[in-house]
Amino acid sequence: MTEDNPRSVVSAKDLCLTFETNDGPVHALKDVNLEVKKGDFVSFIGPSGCGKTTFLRVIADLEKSTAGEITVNGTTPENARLDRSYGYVFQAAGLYPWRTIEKNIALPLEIMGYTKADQQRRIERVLELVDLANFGKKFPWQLSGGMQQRASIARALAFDADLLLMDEPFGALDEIVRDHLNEQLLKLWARTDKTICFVTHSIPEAVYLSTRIVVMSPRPGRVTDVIESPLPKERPLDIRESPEFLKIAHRVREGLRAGHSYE
Ligand SMILES: Nc1ncnc2c1ncn2[C@@H]1O[C@H](COP(=O)(O)OP(=O)(O)OP(=O)(O)O)[C@@H](O)[C@H]1O
Repeated sequence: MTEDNPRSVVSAKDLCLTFETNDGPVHALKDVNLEVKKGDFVSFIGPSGCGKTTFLRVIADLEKSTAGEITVNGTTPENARLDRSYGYVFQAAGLYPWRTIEKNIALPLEIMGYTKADQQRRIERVLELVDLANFGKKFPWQLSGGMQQRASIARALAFDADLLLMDEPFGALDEIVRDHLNEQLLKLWARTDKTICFVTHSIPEAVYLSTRIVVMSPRPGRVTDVIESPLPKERPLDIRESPEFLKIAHRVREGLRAGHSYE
């Protein structure tokens, strides 16, 4: 970070979300307190059902909190959504098979009313950013799973939102492809100075990518540990064998173990 006091991008205070279901209330989030600053790369890790996706969805205004406060870019999640403050990347790439990669990326831009020339300029820039410069005319099914995920990241980047919300974007990919995409994502983050909120089940992925790791635990979904990473911004893959890396991974593992029920 170059700024001395980076601005808050997500600020949650005593945030709660309870779903009322036929089986009674489900406390998906309970008393979550968290500050995400501009330029942070924050990973959310925890067992199934601890509220990781729900928290991202509250930020994105796809769910409403039931108590506490949350601001996104200094305003309500609703205003932030209307201002198109974030791009959302899902676990499945979610590309339309009947549209080329270019046309998939263009879709949100068309909806937002960008001119054809502006759309084209943006498409070229984001395809370049995710290393798919020559693949714009291909259809999704002509690309590997990793390339499709990169295309979905390009789509989320196309309208220049400062905040990227990523929900297990590489969960379905094999480990070597995932390593490669992790490396590329870090480079992209360093180049663009985006703020990233990233959900994962993988300890190495969380430690490798993040400036901060948020460990969560279920029933009720809550934050049990927030770990500031001492690792440098520049991270070759073999940093994962360094003592500093292993120390953080150990702390994450201990945190997960403490909150795990082994059901
Ligand atoms: N729309 C809903 N209605 C009722 N309960 C829900 C709803 N959405 C989520 N939940 C519940 O809220 C809790 C948190 O779910 P959430 O999907 O946020 O967990 P998660 O940590 O992302 O899990 P996973 O790692 O499996 O994706 C779970 O118990 C889930 O069943």
